[in-house]
Amino acid sequence: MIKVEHLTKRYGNFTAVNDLSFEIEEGHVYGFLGPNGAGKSTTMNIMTGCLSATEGHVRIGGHDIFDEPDKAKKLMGYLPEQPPLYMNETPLEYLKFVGEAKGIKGRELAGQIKTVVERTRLEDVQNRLISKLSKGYRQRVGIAQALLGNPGVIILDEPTVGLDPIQIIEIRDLIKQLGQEHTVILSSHILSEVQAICEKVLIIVRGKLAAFDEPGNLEKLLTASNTVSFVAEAKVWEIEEILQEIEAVSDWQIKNPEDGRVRVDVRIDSGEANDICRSIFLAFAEKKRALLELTKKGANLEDVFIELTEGESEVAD
Ligand SMILES: Nc1ncnc2c1ncn2[C@@H]1O[C@H](COP(=O)(O)OP(=O)(O)OP(=O)(O)O)[C@@H](O)[C@H]1O
Repeated sequence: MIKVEHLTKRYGNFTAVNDLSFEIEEGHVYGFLGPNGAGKSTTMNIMTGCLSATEGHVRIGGHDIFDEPDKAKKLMGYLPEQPPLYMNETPLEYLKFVGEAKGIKGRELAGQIKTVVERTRLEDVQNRLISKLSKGYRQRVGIAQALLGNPGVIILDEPTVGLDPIQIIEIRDLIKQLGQEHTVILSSHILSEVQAICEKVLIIVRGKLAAFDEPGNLEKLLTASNTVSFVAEAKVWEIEEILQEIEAVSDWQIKNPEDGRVRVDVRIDSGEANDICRSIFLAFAEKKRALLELTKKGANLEDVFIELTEGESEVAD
């Protein structure tokens, strides 16, 4: 559906997108994840024909975005990070304007506007000025305009930025629904968002593709994929002695020893977390040392992201 090949964008001496290649298949929700300044918006702007590339190709449904922009653009709806909404228009007036700019006319346009207003649940505010709408509703208007022309692919740049928690939930639900009928690509620097909505995640770091997989597989990629964490009522040397006797345990970190309570993270390289928990529990019981907590911690997408983007700019919320 979308093929990005060796895409590079330079601003003077600065390379914002660096030899990026990936393919987007039809019918999934893709997450474009990366720290601030990673090159997400630049890539999306190039993919949607809003910005030129220094090198490389983008093909949408077989059409090159630079050679056949009209054909390629018809297959995509785009919500930029800052949608160009006209504040002194109503959603209906604005959608009519965008629809006409996309070449849709008359009854066809009226029918499409009705459909996108229903899909984005704008009925109650469709005749109010956009300037009077909440940020959440304005975002719906932005999504509604992207849906005009019924494109196969919907591209959303940071669609939940600046929304309150309730609005975020509503927009995420809307995106999930869109994913049932369209291929959706959304960019975000919020890991939990990508984890909640997306079936596939592209992680972009310094303009390069750092990872591209399902969220679950990315988590498995992590070397330190699992940890057993416990708090023991014992001295550090006693804990060391007990752990040394457990065969499956070879790597641990002692944290915050205070008041005779010590937190320990045991890294699991092989074996089952449950077996290790059992061994730790029984070994401490045998020495009559109490465990006040014993938990298993699986790696999550956040760990993958931090590992890949270490040393980069701000990491997600
Ligand atoms: N017109 C421009 N001229 C010079 N540098 C630019 C320009 N546009 C973007 N950049 C730089 O390119 C890099 C990538 O920017 P981009 O906006 O694509 O990142 P992003 O991943 O979308 O970040 P954010 O999450 O903050 O929006 C940044 O370092 C940015 O400062």
